[in-house]
Amino acid sequence: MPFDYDLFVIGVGSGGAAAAKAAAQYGIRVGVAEKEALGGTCLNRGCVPKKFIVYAADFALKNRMAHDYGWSESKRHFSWLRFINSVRQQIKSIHESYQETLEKAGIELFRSHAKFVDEHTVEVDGRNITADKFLIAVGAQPMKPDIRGIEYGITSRQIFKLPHLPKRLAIIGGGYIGVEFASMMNAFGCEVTVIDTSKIILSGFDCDVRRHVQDGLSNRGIRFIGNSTAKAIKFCEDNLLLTIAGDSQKIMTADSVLVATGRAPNTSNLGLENAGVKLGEKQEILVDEYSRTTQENIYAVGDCTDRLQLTPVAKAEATAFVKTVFGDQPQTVNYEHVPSAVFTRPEAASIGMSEEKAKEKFGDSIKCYQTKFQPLISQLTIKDEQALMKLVVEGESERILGAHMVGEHAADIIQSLGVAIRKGITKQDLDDTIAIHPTTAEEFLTLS
Ligand SMILES: Cc1cc2nc3c(=O)[nH]c(=O)nc-3n(C[C@H](O)[C@H](O)[C@H](O)COP(=O)(O)OP(=O)(O)OC[C@H]3O[C@@H](n4cnc5c(N)ncnc54)[C@H](O)[C@@H]3O)c2cc1C
Ligand SMILES: NC(=O)c1ccc[n+]([C@@H]2O[C@H](COP(=O)([O-])OP(=O)(O)OC[C@H]3O[C@@H](n4cnc5c(N)ncnc54)[C@H](O)[C@@H]3O)[C@@H](O)[C@H]2O)c1
Repeated sequence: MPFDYDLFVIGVGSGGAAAAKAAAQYGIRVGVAEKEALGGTCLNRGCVPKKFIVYAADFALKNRMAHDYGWSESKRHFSWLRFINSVRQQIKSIHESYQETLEKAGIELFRSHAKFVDEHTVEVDGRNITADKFLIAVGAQPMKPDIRGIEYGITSRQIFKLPHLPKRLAIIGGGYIGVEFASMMNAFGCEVTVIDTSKIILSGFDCDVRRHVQDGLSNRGIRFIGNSTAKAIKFCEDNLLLTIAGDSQKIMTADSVLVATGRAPNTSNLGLENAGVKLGEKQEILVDEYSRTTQENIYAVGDCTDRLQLTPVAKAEATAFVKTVFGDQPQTVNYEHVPSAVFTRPEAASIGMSEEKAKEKFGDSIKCYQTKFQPLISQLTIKDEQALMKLVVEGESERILGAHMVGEHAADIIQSLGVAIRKGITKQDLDDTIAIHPTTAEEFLTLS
């Protein structure tokens, strides 16, 4: 019996949407299922609304500097509700464009939960749909640690829907989400405390970047409690009381607690056992380098495979999957040079190896070049705001293994530099490049 579709995609987030659109261009029949809003985490409760909040918070920070730049004092009031409603409106209009794109591409959309019945069938809205091939792109969801009273904590899903800003915010977890929200909420005037089981925030990043971001955020008034966690959360007379355990042992009070301790693959209630798709220890879908699961006609991309939980990575995996399976051009994703940024103030961004990773791999043949300086913008105003730039190079050729930055425009600078580093440039290539002056980026060309 012929299948209803050549490809059926479960989840219309970053990975699923990219795959469905690319596959439809091969003239095949594509169906998709999405149980929540189109666009997934990134558009609805991740990168996009987060970046709008970063911009909103930047007004507060720039406003504080404005006086030193000759502007008269002005009292401005920030309305969180008015702002977040505008964000919602903008996202709604993007939903419409998603829907139009799917329609134009001839992709059929089912607005419901999909669950495998067998390896060629899913049940969607009480109906069995068959397909030759499936792509699972169901993403991940916030993990909450097993802490007494954890139900009082909100996650990144709820923070975008807060009716008002908390006066005192405690954040459990100093990874990407924890520190980004710490930075934004602090700019809005919230008292923020970050509690992390590591001594320094942002594990996985270069050690100098981690320290520099933590110092920068501390200078802005954010408190960090390292080597510690919350053991219990209790609601008492309109306050939340957190019992802190670890290096620091105390009880602290907050109005809201954001839990940002990682995201777990969204793989329960998918009927994967009916389809022969196996999971790993973290409930991630096991895939090979072509994103094929343990069932040969079923593939998986994005956060549900827990390789690198970033939007451009989910999209790259989706594109590689389509080229491999429908374009007859087998393609894998290179995870070595994936740039990433933490949109704190100061902003951090990295590509390639940290000093620690490079030492592990190349030992004493690596060398680091680093500078800390006061950027021009803060010379008239915040005197202690320093930018950091660091290159990790290897061997006599001084091939660049990694580039790291903390400071204004770090994400954009590292993004551009990343192209060259992926192509294998050396430190000398940077030295030989004529700079644009005056910029922050030019400092990467004169490191010694
Ligand atoms: C607060 C926050 C900020 C972030 N900021 C950034 C950033 O700045 N840059 C960056 O690169 N990444 C960022 N990320 C990570 C990024 O959002 C994810 O890596 C990306 O969205 C993963 O895409 P995906 O397609 O794997 O999953 P998702 O985008 O999560 O999409 C999965 C979709 O599948 C749907 N689904 C799940 N199960 C089913 C089912 N059974 N049937 C039908 N539909 C189903 C879900 O409803 C969802 O829409 C952020 C994440 C968060 C939480
Ligand atoms: N700018 C971006 O690209 C961006 C932004 C947000 C999220 N993301 C993606 O989403 C993923 C999830 O983000 P996240 O911040 O939730 O996870 P994360 O893995 O980045 O950080 C989790 C942090 O929580 C800490 N932690 C874990 N258990 C704890 C506990 N019980 N008590 C105290 N601390 C604890 C860890 O030490 C770690 O520092 C990221 O890894 C990233 O891939 C990316």
